[in-house]
Amino acid sequence: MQETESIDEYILQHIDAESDYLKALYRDTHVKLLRPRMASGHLQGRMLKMFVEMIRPRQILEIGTYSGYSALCLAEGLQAGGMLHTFEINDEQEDFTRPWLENSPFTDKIRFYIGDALELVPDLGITFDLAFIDGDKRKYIEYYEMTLAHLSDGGYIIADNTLWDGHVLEQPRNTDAQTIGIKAFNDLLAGDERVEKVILPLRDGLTIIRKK
Ligand SMILES: C[S@@+](CC[C@H](N)C(=O)[O-])C[C@H]1O[C@@H](n2cnc3c(N)ncnc32)[C@H](O)[C@@H]1O
Repeated sequence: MQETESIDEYILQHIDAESDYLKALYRDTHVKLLRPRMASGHLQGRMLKMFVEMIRPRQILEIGTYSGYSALCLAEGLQAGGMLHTFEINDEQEDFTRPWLENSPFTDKIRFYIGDALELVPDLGITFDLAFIDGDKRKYIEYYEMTLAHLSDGGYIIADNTLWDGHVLEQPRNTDAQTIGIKAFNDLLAGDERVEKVILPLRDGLTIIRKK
């Protein structure tokens, strides 16, 4: 464990720093919100930005805004004219998150929606080039099918938490709907010929999916 912590520290000292704004958001998330571990942090945030710079999407979808940390990193990587559409189902989150998004340097590149992405996204009529799936672990298959239907050919999906702290190796209890959901998603993807996929063992597992 000691060794893992040292490597994590080493990595953070040798990659791009997060901005003071993101540092402050991360701190505020931990002070004011329940379940702050849900927020992306320094490493994952820099990686999301890098993915956006590599893929150069015009339209990005995010399912699960929470405090807005990953949204700001995705928006930071967007080229001029690009737009991030980020969805949060919990309306109690709005008072915290909206000011953080609107006071950021990337506010013009972000549309923040309160509501269920599964209901709202199909009505937008937008074709996305990149999607970040980070909502309710029980619904990953539903998010995936909905997103795939609104994704450009050659577009990418990044799904977070797909190793679920190693629980994917276990036989889940009937009541452990989140582990059951993630395992079902991983099993579906493994045999899905519509896409290419790799799993990165970063943080809690990130699956990178490319629509053929
Ligand atoms: C893990 S947190 C997101 C963390 C954030 N993406 C980050 O990396 O900083 C998951 C969020 O998804 C939201 N959520 C769950 N189901 C959703 C849905 N169907 N549509 C939109 N948001 C949803 C939850 O309320 C929660 O705030």
